[in-house]
Order: sequence, then structure tokens, then C-alpha cells
Amino acid sequence: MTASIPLTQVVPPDQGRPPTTPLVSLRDVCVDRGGRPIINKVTADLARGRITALIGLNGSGKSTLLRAVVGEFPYRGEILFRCGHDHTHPRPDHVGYVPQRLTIDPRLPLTVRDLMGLALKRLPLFFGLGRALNQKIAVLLDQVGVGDLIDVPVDGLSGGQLQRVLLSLALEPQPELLLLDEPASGIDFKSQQSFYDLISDINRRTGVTILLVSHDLTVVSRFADHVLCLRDGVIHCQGHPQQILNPHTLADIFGAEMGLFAHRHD
Ligand SMILES: Nc1ncnc2c1ncn2[C@@H]1O[C@H](COP(=O)(O)OP(=O)(O)OP(=O)(O)O)[C@@H](O)[C@H]1O
Repeated sequence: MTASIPLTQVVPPDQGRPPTTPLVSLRDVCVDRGGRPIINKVTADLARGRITALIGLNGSGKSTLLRAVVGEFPYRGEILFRCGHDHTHPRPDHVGYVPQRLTIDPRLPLTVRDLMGLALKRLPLFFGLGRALNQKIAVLLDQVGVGDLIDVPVDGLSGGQLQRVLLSLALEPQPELLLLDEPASGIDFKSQQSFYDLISDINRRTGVTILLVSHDLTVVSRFADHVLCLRDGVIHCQGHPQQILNPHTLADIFGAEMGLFAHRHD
């Protein structure tokens, strides 16, 4: 017997943004981990300025694919960036990445300012941050709504606050591609909503292309322009959220019956 999972399919008012050319093209991308194939011949495009969601069961290879795109894992095949920069592999400058979680040793007495300084300066903190860098950190935190947390210890942040700090780091320098790996997992519902509203606002304001891993299909329905479904390291299906988020396809991907409840924004 399959479980029935209620899912709210939110239909945004401007659903169906016009298609754009690909910023990134993946062609026959394969990734092996521990001597076994995890990603197998993935071919997909990430549309410029749009939000693509990557969904699939635990262990289907979503994080592995993201980490290949960010250049962290070696891969075979082609990941082609069409961003006007002279490179075949993404450099950190062009790709922002927000991981699922950051494990900080709670014994480290790091404030948000220290963490940002370490990440941005790439020099030991005992050299000091300097006025310009301090100002930059304040601006970065302000743009994601956590400017008041600059001197708070990192291990005193809530999950949602920490994800915003990590997001601010991923936005400096301004990326062409932003990779978000379940950035709001473990965050309460209200904070999740405002986090994704912020992501959507950044996407529309800056035109950054986003690849988002999420298990929350309501988020996918509401924010994604396109959905890639990964099953056992293979793209099982892809399309517009309304095409993909139907009971038949979801049962195929997740092996569970899901109820869809559509409601419209006015
Ligand atoms: N270093 C490794 N050696 C061997 N197998 C690995 C290694 N790293 C990851 N894997 C395996 O690769 C598969 C895909 O893992 P991955 O984390 O990419 O999946 P995921 O879809 O992101 O899962 P989740 O939704 O749980 O985050 C899993 O079966 C995992 O056990």
C-alpha cells in the first residue's frame, strides 16, 4: 500500500516565464564515488535566469550532481558554461553554492563577522579584517536580512539564520549560477517561506540562474520554472512543474501516492 501525502500545489500569478537559452549544459555527465557509478549520463540544460529544481529520493544522486557542477567532484562528460567567461570548468567566482548544512565545531568561538571574514579574505583572522571588508560584510548580511547578527556567535544562530549567512557568502562575488542543496531543510515552515521568497527575489532582481535541490514539492511547485527528476543517478523525467507534479509522475519517482491541491494567488 502506498502512503498518501498531501501536497499543496501553489500556482503563482505569473506562472510560465518565457523560456531562455541555457546558461549551463550538461551532456552525458557521469560521476563515480567509491568506485561505483552514482550519476549516469545526465544530459540537461539550466535555463539562463531561471530556477531549475532537482528532485528525487534520498540517495538518487542530487548532491553528487551539484558538487560535480560546482567543480568539487570529478566527472566524465561535459558541463558547458555559456556565460561569456573563458573557462570550460566553473570557477568559484561564477558559481555560488549553499550546502545543506555547515558543521561548525561548537568549541570554535567564531562570530558571523569572523566566519564571513575568513571566507572572504582567505587569510588568517589575526591579520584583521580592515574597514572595507567590515563594510562589505555588513552590506552582504543586510541584503539577506540578517545585518543585526554580525556579532552573534555562529553556533548561536538558528538554522534559518545560518542559511541566510551562507547565502550571503554564496552571493559574493555575484554568481552567474547559484546552487542550493536543500538550503532550508530543518528550518521551520515560516522561515522556509521567507527564505524561498528571498531566493525568488534575488533571482528576479539579479537574473542569477539557480539550481535548487529540494524535497519540498510545494516549494518546487511555487518557485521552479523547470524540474529535473533524478532516479538512481539518471534523469527519469523533466518538465514544467505542472507537468511533473502530478500524482502519476510523483508515484513513479517517489513510489508514493500524492494528492495535489491547487490554489491560486490573486
Ligand atoms: N564517497 C562515497 N563513496 C561511495 N558512495 C558514495 C560516496 N558519496 C556518496 N555516495 C553514495 O552516492 C549516492 C548518492 O548520494 P547523494 O548524497 O548524491 O544523494 P542525494 O540524492 O543528494 O541524497 P539526499 O536526498 O539524501 O541528500 C548515495 O547512495 C551515497 O551513499
